[in-house]
Amino acid sequence: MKRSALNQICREAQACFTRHHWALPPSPHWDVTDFGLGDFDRYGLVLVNLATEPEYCEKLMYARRGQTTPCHTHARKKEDIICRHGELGLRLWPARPDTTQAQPVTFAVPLNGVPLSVRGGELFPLAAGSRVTLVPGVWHEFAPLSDDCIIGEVSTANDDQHDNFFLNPAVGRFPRLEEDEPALIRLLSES
Ligand SMILES: O=C(CO)[C@@H](O)[C@H](O)CO
Repeated sequence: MKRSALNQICREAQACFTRHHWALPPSPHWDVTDFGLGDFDRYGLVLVNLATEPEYCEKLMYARRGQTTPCHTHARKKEDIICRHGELGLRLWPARPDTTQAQPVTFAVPLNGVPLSVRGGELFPLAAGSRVTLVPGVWHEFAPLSDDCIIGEVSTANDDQHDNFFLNPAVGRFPRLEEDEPALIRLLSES
């Protein structure tokens, strides 16, 4: 990713958070990624780590229509994905999507704390205010169904270095940066 693009994305995310009255903490912990695929408009996510404690983590995320967070799972992290503004489309699988165990007709996923039957891989729209609870081992990908989306994440301990398992082996969790203008912010991955 070019530094100029990264600067612009952070301005855009910040403006969207402000429009929707989400105040960021002083010195926000930015984590912007193109998942190493070099096509931020198709595979991109802006994350701000609001709280990173040994026992729990909270993030605020921003994505535009057309931007997918590629299919992945976590071995240890249990997370709630919360739609804070807009509408979020998720696809969920009970096991790795390219295995037969991922193809059962339905499996149960808590929606706002109430178990819901979900078909593996089916588009699952999440309205603003709603949350899904993903236990370790549930594979998931998501993308806004609205022009933009603010997404919350509340989870157990977060370890982005070691606890992200992507289906596509070409995915890298952090972007490669090309310096073409001064940095507006420093990413967590740069510290
Ligand atoms: O877990 C999620 C989204 O499901 C994020 O917190 C990760 O950082 C994505 O890699």
